[in-house]
Amino acid sequence: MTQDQLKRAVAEAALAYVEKDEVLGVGTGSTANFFIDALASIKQHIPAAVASSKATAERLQKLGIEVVDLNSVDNISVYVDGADEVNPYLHMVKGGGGALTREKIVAAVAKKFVCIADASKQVPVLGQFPLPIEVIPMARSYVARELVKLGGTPVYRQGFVTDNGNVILDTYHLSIVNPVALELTLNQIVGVVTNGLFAQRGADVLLIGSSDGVKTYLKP
Ligand SMILES: O=C(CO)[C@H](O)[C@H](O)COP(=O)(O)O
Repeated sequence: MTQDQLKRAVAEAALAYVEKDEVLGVGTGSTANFFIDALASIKQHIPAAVASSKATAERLQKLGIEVVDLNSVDNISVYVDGADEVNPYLHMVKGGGGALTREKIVAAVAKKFVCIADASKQVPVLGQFPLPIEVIPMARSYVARELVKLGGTPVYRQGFVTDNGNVILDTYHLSIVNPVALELTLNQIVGVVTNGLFAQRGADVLLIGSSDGVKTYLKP
């Protein structure tokens, strides 16, 4: 099976986690896009969705699903999104598509986080994928120097501006043996808006698309 076929299979499997007549949170990226396309078959049961990016909002709206502002809802039953890496504890690296801040906000509100990914995203230890860090533009050089002090090698994502008007430092070589602690440490650097570690609030359910079918993992 191709990687896209695995993504499509796992996205379709995630439909089983969508709660009828509840507001749904929807992530960003190619796997999330397969999920949005799959939602067409059950859209009559989705009163509204909260999107984690402008791109996702547009795709949902094209399908005829109402997109609402997060401030207008009290809760989100389920949030479905992809990941760049996921470890056995269901901690993730996210933000390859640059939507990490809104993704983390929607994930924080959601009662359940369902991560959908193809098998290439499963890793024993996070950190091969460079960690995306969203930064206020004027703080870019300062934050980069602080990341170097932590052992990282930050690379400015040239020509990319987030939906929030900020920039991204893709950071290589960080030692992510304790994702929860590193997430907190990075949050304390002044000028950092969000880092791509989703460890304090990891996934509750992980669906992995593999050549043997879709496998389900629960948070240990
Ligand atoms: O965090 C993300 C976007 O900010 C995506 O979930 C992540 O990059 C995975 O993307 P894809 O499904 O295209 O591999």
